[in-house]
Amino acid sequence: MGAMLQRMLDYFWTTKQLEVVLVGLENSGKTTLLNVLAGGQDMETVPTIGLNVQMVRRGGVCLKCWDIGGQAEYRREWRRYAMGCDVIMYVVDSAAPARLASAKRELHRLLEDRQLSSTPLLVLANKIDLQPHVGEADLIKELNMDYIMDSPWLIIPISALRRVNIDQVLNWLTKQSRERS
Ligand SMILES: Nc1nc2c(ncn2[C@@H]2O[C@H](COP(=O)(O)OP(=O)(O)OP(=O)(O)O)[C@@H](O)[C@H]2O)c(=O)[nH]1
Ligand SMILES: [Mg+2]
Repeated sequence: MGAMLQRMLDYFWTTKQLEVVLVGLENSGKTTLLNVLAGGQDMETVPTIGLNVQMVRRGGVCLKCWDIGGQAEYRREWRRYAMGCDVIMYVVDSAAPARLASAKRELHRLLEDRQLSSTPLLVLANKIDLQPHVGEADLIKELNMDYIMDSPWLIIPISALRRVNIDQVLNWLTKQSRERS
């Protein structure tokens, strides 16, 4: 068998799929981020109705991403999808400080579920290309992150639209994927 083919087979057999749920308030940038992670071209998004699922294979990780609508009527569904996932990505619009109280409430409501309280959590402080935006230290306070005791969490400031710090997001996902396999 050709070495190339062997490598491809090894890759498919050994790469575990990581299931990722993308949640956060509407307009925070979840679908935009997913398009960027998937290596897509710039595209305009529309508010997600229900959900959107996409497979992403990049840099040695294979992700199955569940992108759930953030409008109020979909939020009660977050938990159901998060339950089956290996990691939670919580997207926040860091340029909309007036929405942070709701973002905090919904995040903590989600994590109340004991089954989710140890799932690794990546908070993405999106839209840092806009000024002003809330910095990381203030976000930790505004979202009450210090109250999250069980889940390992991390905040990464990003701009999905301008593709800032997306490599850090992929690195974190790759690390989670290795720890699970
Ligand atoms: N300036 C700026 N705008 C962004 C960024 N990311 C997303 N947006 C814009 O924010 C708006 C909402 O983005 P979406 O990705 O549709 O938001 P969503 O979280 O999927 O929203 P729902 O599907 O309704 O939950 C769009 O107009 C995006 O172009 C960013 O990093 N910077
Ligand atoms: Mg969306």
